[in-house]
Amino acid sequence: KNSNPGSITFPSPPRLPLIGNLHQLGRHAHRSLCSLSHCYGPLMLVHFGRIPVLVVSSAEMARDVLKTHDRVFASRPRSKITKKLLYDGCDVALAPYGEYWRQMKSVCVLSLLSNKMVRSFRDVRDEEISLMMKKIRKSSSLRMNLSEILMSLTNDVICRVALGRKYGGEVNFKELMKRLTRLLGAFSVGSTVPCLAWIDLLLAIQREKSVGFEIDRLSIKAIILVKGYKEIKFIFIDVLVYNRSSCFGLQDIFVGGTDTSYALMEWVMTELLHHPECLNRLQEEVRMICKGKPRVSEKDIQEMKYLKAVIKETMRLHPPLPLMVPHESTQDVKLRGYHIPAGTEVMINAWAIGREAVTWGPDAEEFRPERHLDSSVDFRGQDFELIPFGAGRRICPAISFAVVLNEEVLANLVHQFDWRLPVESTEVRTGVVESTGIAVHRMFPLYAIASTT
Ligand code: HEM
Repeated sequence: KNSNPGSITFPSPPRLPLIGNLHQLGRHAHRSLCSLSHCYGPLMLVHFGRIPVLVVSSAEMARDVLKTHDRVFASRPRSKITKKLLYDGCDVALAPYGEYWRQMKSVCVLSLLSNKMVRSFRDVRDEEISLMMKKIRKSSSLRMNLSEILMSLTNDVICRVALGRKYGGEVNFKELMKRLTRLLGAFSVGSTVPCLAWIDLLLAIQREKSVGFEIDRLSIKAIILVKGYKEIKFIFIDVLVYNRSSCFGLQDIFVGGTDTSYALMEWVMTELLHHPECLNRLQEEVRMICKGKPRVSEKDIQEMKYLKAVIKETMRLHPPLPLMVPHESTQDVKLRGYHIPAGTEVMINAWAIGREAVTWGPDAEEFRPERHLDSSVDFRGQDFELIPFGAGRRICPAISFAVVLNEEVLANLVHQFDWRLPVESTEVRTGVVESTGIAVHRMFPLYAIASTT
């Protein structure tokens, strides 16, 4: 344990000069950090370049950070990328803890995300879901890109409630989101090493293989990062000027809202298509409750226990933001006997926590919605074993917004259609590759076949 109050001496994997542990992050940082935590424990210190980052990988430690010391860890680290891309934290999600963040979050909740506002958007959801169902009906019995359909729906709903109208051709939000979240997921590496010359250094190391390990992913990400951000910022400016609105919170709504909600829908359908027995059970429930009705109503959904269990189980295995949004300590604090100085960056691995065998049992890796039917564990920030939306002061303010939309989409999809994977699909056998970026969805689109019942 640490006797020097000025530094942190947590269990920590050995690091390299300059890049620290960056080379160990691989394509999917949440997975690599989870594996490292099996050797170094649920509270370990890694170095992203020169920046020490405390990684939390168990429900117990997450409780310490997000509940016991919630106020201390309620700030966000600043990085060059977020400074340039996201207006130096003048949004909600990346604003440092303080009065500005408090005010902005409450504006965001009152004007868009409260239960009352979520209810008031019912017509928008209904209209957009009806349009989606029409689109699916037109392609029924054919192989369709379900990812694309779900992405468009989420985009359209969010654009309509946040900007007042849909965006068609003039701004390609899909492409924008993909690139922006990829950039944000680049771990702020540009700012973790003293100057950007490190990219050249990494490329040289990669070319020459001079240090006995391979660096592929990070250097590529870093290059995308440097090239991409200007263009994306201009598109944001276009949208903002067009709407004559302030920049506050809009980035959160698009970055935080669209990609996460869409990722969740895509993972739900992926898991159900891989587990036809769960899909059948869900369909039986939905069709029994909505017998004879053309559409599923919000009231019907309240009775759908299995549907809620399916969504919970999907968020346990595939939290759309597996490493949440980084936190930062605002003052010195003692955690489990270790001294943590003010200004320490903290990452909470919600993905690893959702798969902890001590909590979830030996079948923690399996998709089994039934496990939630008799359990009171919920994702609203009280149960630290399931924190896809975070917990404490920085918890996602859009839980109702996201969950209501997801529940309605899912209920309608299985109410009106039978679903299967195309015969040529091999993904059940080979597994699904995850995308890279802050929000993790499928790397390749989900193709499925719908047939009318
Ligand atoms: C399934 C969908 C979603 C998931 C899984 C999700 C997850 C999260 C997570 C993990 C955080 C960080 C919590 C922390 O740092 O402790 C967060 C923050 C945030 N989310 Fe969400 N989110 C979702 C949808 C949305 C939507 C639809 C919006 C807006 C329309 C939104 C707006 C925000 C904002 C503004 C924050 C920052 C809160 C703060 O820093 O105080 N999220 N979300």
